[in-house]
Formats: sequence, C-alpha cells, structure tokens
Amino acid sequence: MAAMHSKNMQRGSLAKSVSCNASVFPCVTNKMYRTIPSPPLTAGSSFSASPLRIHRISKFATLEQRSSSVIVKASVGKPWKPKDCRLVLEDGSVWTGHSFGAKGTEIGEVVFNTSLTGYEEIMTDPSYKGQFVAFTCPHIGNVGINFEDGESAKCHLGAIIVRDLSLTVSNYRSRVTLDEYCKKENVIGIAGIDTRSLTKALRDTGCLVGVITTDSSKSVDELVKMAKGWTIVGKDLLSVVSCEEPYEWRTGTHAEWEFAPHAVNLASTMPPFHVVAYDFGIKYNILRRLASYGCRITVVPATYPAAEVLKMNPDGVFFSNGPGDPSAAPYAVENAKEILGKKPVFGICMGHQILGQAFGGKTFKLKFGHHGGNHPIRYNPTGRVEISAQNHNFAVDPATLPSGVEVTHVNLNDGTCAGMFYKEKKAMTIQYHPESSPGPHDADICFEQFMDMMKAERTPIPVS
Ligand SMILES: NC(=O)CC[C@H](N)C(=O)O
Repeated sequence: MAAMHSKNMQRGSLAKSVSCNASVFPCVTNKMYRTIPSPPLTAGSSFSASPLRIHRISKFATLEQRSSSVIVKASVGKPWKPKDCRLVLEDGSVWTGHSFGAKGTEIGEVVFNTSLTGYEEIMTDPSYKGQFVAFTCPHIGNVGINFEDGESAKCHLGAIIVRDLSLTVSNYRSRVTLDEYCKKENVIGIAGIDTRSLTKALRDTGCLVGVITTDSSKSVDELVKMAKGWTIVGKDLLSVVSCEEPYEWRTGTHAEWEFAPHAVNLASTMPPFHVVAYDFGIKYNILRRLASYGCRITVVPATYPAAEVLKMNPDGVFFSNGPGDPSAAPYAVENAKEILGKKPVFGICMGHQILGQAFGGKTFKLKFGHHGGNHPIRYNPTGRVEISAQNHNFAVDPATLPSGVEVTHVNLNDGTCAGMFYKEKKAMTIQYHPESSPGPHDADICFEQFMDMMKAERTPIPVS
C-alpha cells in the first residue's frame, strides 16, 4: 500500500480503537467531562484496550504528556431519538435519518467519498461547495475536530451524510465534536443512513441532486421538485470560494508531519521560487507542499487579471483545485491562455480542467466522479502506478486536445485522463490530489516536477 501521511495513519489507528471502545464504555452521558487515569502505554500495548479519551493538550506534546491525563467527553445526540431529517433525491427516493449539526433545508449534488480517514480535511475542502458528501466509511466523528487539519478556514460543503455518527470522541488533538462543528459552520448532518445502499444507488443512476431538510412541514413532492429544479452544471463557484485579496504564503508542512525530507533538502539548495497561485478554492496542503519544496507563494483571487500576474514576473504560475463546473469560469480559461507559454504552469484538479480548456480541449461531467483515497493512476512515461487521493466530478476529454498535449496520467479504474503535459507551453496538470490531505502521498513527486520546470527556466540547460 502506498505510504500514508503519518498523521492519517495515527488517526486511522485511533479511529479503529474508538469504534471498539464505544461499545465497551456505554456509561458516558451527554455533555459530561471527567478526568480518568490513563493506562500506561507500553510497547505492544493496544490502543483498543484503553478507555475513551480526549487529550486537551498540544499536538506537539510528548508521549508522556499525552498519556498523563485524559478527559472523557460524552458526546452528541442520542441514537434512539426520532428520525427528524430527510434527504430527498431528484429521483424521488427518500432517506430518513437523525439530524445533527445545523437545522434547516439545503440543496446540493450528492456524491460519495470512499476515504477511510480524513473527514475533517474533506469537509473543509472548498471543492465540495455545492455538494453533499456521503461517507462510505461507516463510523464518522470518532476523532472529533481539531483546528489544525482543516484544508481551508471553513466548511464549504452543503451537508454530510453518515451511517454511524460516533457518540464519543477520542483524539488528543480534538477540540470540538463533529456535531458542534457542524452547528458552528451551519452545516446539516444526517446520520443513520444506509450509505452503502445510497452509494450503490448513485453508482447506478449517477450523481443526483438532493434536498436535505429538518423541516417536517415540507412535502416530499415539494422537495423532489426543488431537487429537480437545481443543477451544479453551469454555476461559477470558483469566484464564490476564492480569496478577495492577494496574500503571501510561506509555511511548509510542519516538521512533525513532513513525509518527504528530500523536498526540504532540495529547497535548501537554491533561492526560493516565486509562484503565483490562482485561488479557485485552494487547499492549504497545496500551499504547504509548494512551500516545503522552496516556494514563496503569492495567492491571488480567481478573477485576478493575467497581465497583473505576469507583471509580478513569477518563476511559475499555479492553478488550484476548486468547486463546480470548470466550463462555467471562462474568465479563468482566458487568464490561463494569456499566461501559457510565458511561464511554467502547474494545475491541480480544477486547475487541470481550466488548463485543459486553455489548451483547446473540452471538459465533460462524469457519471458519479471520483472521490476517495485509493484510486490507481498510471504515469504513462514510466508505467509507474500511484495510489491517489481524488475529488472531482468533471474530466478533460482527451479526444478534444490538440496535438502536442500528452496525456501523461490515466485513471486505471475507468481510463479517464488524469494528467497532461504540454511541452511547448511548459505546462503540467494533474486531475487528482498530489497534496493528498487526506490520502496517500505517492503523487507528491509532481511538485518536484514543477520545481524542475521552473529551475529549467531559471538556468537554461546549455545546448551542446
Ligand atoms: N477538486 C477539484 O478541484 C474539483 C474540480 C471540479 N469541481 C470537479 O468536480 O471536477
């Protein structure tokens, strides 16, 4: 299996332990805190044998500090409360469950995500704006919410759909429960949904628009009509989630979580590259990875004019991930066209789709998209297969690309285009998420390839 982020591995093991503990620690009551002694952590001891706990201490605490005191916080709703929330899909199906988080009514496109860890990163990925995420991982909420792993400053998605909302939280880094977080972020959650069945339905029909509501006065017909009258296609969501003003970013991956020390070594060998990054809903970990490889980044709003970007004379230009339909942001394609060939460029996900259009290609909507942490990707030039993190519903149609554009990466699940290289224009693109967060790190090498492109421009290789 591909190398996973140490933080994810840690959380994965905690997650497993908690689901066992929940059943052996039924005495916790709602909103109760208490301190209990922690069992010593000895070599070979299993987390699953430990009682439930939330450590209210620093992420950077020593193991001793981490195990010295524990706080148990009983959690969020009761599983026996009445089903008070409905998810109604445009095909007329009604899924009832227990509400958590915010109350109200929300509309969005329902997608399923198959990642086993990382619900915090997924919820804060701005690319999910306009969508409801159904987690196929059956137990969600068990590691709570910390304030360090968010991929943006807020939760952009419309709603979350889970099988089993954890009644307890066990993670020394957690600060609030998932229920509390959803309330604060005004996100509706629905629990007790048979997400396996929902996922199979979405795989058969393709993505469907849904309305989620805690309002019992609304009839099913009314909700189906609402769902049928809405679509994500043609909506420009990039400018909605983008920053308003340019800003600088310099912070790389924290040393505790750095998984590619060679990035840092590489960065120390040369002056930093200046990269201008278009923010279409940029994930923090993209910025961190660029910074770890030695970039000084100026993040600019989605609509920032290309001429202004070129005036900054950067070493390279980056086009970020982002929500919604890539064909609904023609201004971004025009900016990309103006920059292409003048500076090395790199696009991830929405950035790949925007650059694909700027090359002259077209995008189309996939049946149910790719959302998860284990999609195999083949890098054609070497045949190397990466296990990758994915989150997209649209794709570039390779048949529409002009000659000169090489499809470098292929998604082995369905053969779709997962990456391109346009040598003449000094452009590389990746449809998935080399920054992971959450997900495996196999594709981190893409960042190094971008550095190589910028390096080649800085010191041209002499022709012999
Ligand atoms: N993560 C992304 O950038 C997603 C791109 C686009 N919104 C899609 O669904 O295909």
